[in-house]
Amino acid sequence: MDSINHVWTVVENVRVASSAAELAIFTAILYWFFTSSRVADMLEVVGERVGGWCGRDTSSLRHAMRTRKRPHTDVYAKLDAEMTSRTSSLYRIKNGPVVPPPQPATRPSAGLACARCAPLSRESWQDTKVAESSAVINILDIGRQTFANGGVVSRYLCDLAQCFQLTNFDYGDIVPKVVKDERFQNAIEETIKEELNPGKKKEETKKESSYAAVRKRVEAKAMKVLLDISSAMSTNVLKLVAWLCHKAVRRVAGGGCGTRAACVERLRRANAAGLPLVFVPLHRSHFDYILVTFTLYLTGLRPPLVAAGDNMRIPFFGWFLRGCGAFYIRRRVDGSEYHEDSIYKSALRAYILNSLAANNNLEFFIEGGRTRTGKPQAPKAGILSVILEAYLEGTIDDALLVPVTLNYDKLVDGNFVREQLGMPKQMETFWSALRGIWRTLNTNHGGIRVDFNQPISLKELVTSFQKYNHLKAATDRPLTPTNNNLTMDIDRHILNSHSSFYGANVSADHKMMVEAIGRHLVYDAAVSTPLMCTNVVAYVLLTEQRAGCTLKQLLDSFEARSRTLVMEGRDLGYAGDSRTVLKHAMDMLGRGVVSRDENRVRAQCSVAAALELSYYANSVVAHYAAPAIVVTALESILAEPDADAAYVRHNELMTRSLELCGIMGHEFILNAPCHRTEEGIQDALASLVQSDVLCTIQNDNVLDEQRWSQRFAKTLDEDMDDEERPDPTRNIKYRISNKPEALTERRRLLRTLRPLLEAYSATGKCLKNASQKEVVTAALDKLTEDFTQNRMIYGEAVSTDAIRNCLRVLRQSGVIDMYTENKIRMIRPNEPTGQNILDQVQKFNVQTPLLEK
Ligand SMILES: O=P(O)(O)OC[C@H](O)CO
Repeated sequence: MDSINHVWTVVENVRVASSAAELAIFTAILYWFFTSSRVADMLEVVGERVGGWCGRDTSSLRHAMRTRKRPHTDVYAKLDAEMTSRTSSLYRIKNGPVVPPPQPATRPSAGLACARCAPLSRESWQDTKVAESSAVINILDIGRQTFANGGVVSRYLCDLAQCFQLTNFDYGDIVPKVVKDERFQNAIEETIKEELNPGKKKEETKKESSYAAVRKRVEAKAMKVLLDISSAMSTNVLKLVAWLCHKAVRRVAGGGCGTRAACVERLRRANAAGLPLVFVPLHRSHFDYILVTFTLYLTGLRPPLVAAGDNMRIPFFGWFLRGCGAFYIRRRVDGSEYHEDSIYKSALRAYILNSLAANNNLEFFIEGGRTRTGKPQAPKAGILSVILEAYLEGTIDDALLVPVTLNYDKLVDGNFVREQLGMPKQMETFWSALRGIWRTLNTNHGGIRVDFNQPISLKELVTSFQKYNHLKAATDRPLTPTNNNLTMDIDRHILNSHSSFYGANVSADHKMMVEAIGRHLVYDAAVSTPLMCTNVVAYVLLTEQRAGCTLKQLLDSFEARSRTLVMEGRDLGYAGDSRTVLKHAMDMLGRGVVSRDENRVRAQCSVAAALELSYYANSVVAHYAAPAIVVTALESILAEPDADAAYVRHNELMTRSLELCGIMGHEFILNAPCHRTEEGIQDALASLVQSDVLCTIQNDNVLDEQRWSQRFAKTLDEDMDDEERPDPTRNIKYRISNKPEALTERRRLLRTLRPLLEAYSATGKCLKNASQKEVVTAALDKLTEDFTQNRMIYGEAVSTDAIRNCLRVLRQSGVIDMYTENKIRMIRPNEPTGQNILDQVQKFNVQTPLLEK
């Protein structure tokens, strides 16, 4: 223990020294960022006022100098206009009334917990006396409103005053507790034994193999690992960050940073219950780290410790994030050298558990990294598994899981086009971060939304999942009333998922539980994500108006789509005059992505533009995935040689749609794990009937038969096997509408899914005995060539993500094998046996007259 304390003291000294150095750099950068333009603006305003009081002309000296010295080129005119508008906005900010963000007339209830798995949580944390407010508050205005009637100083320095007043939370040091943790100590002991084991001699053990020397070295390594992980959260840093964020976010987000007031109220009440809150955001941007913390802190809630990837541990910014609560986890755990590092695993586990036990809130990004496509991604199991284990072992009584959603009018991190085109990710460095921040601070990114779903009790989720024993529910039976209970069809997704935290002794049930909870959280967050104007405009441009249209047509489509999305229960991150919102959206997307000439608007015809646009559109694509699957299935049925063009049978459409759901299994989370895929598809069918794409045939014979079947089913012995029961839906048919509106709707939904089918189809044609990288490159090349030769019109199909997802599906269905050779992921196609999934992809990617328009 002495040696640990000695190492601890040395490391602590080094840490203090490096923190001091980083603080000095940090102060210098602060000065650089915030003095020049801000102070200049302030002087400008003061100058204008003094000038006004003295009866001088109100035009500023700076402006006069500029006018005299420079010719009136467009660029300077634009700069001057910007300066004027910024100055006047400064006036408005100081003098004008606080204008709340526009509120749409109705909003859906904010991110409620699942009625099936968490009915008690759904009832909880609400204020039953007051109707839930649908207001969105701009967190940047909280200080202004608080100090609106304060003294002169607090009114003019309201940000500073507010940050100064923020609550001081106590964040005790977790490290000493982790050092004493039994599992951590055991991992150290085991590593020492391994190092002393003569059968496993390494270079180091040859040099010094006495027990004391090995112990000292292993303990030093363990302390380094632990300190690398640990956060240095401090309320002083948090207050500084809160102040900085006011300045930075106001500059970056012209549309403000909104959050739903009702969600914050719910969180406050849940927080009062004394259980740890575990925030689970979907990850879009590096900015997410700060925004969630900032929103919580400004609204009076305890900011959480945040699991950050160790790629973010870069000079200065790493320290900055640590001060805001980041603790660092290693990336690429599976298959890497980290996989076997028992000291790291035990240190991280003990760190998380002790943090929860110390009543800290926690935050982790359940998808791991940021989404590259704009769609929600499959959950990662690691940290969730640790939390579940903490509950199952009794370390914590319960935890409240809070799905968090973030959305931006314009993504702060630029775009992911390079990576989608197969280029490697550019790693984060000090300079790249500095460049990124500089670029971000000088760009208007429009509005930002940060929203918190209803807290869900982990205990309730676990109890529900155990009670219904639905983990092993059959997934291949048709949906009937008797098995339409709390059943899950996640089996096929599970067990392929691994985490370094799953030891050999972790049961399949535990893995499935983690996977189910993870998928539920991602699904919940995804469906409650507010859609921004750029999401909707991008979707319209890639589907309904893919061929281009006039501004008026785009406006009509945008308004209609917005209305429909609201009716379908989605929250919109915009409101007000549609014309203004559309213009704003097009400005945010930029002319590099949307071309506007002579009143005609269309998506730019390039792969890069289509990929960037599809990133924004994909939030809406995920919303329409189920009806798009049904319509694509319908088209594939209609394309068959002897197809009936006027009618389609319910069962045939269901079966074909479910086939396609299987193929798209890695693209979308179509339903919560407590619902069967069939239910989602039936709902999608119902929505197509409602929008008159399909009409249920009102045939009395069929209806009679349906009623009879239902009566018959009710009277059957309960023990009767589901398969023996007559399927009440077997005679249901739909008439396929040929009205122009119905055809337009079908075309839109077909275009929603078609780029993915093109990518899958090309991938299937490029399979060969080669490394995964070579296969991906070959597929990208083929897609690019098809696009440039006009054989395929979807630039967004040229996507590494889609190709990789296709390879995953092919591996699961046995079309290819994947193995690792010399640390390289290899692919080996298997001999085709009968009809396989690739034939199915071709069947769905069929040419249809609808798409030729
Ligand atoms: O999206 P990635 O993979 O660059 O990861 C970003 C995360 O913020 C790392 O914690």
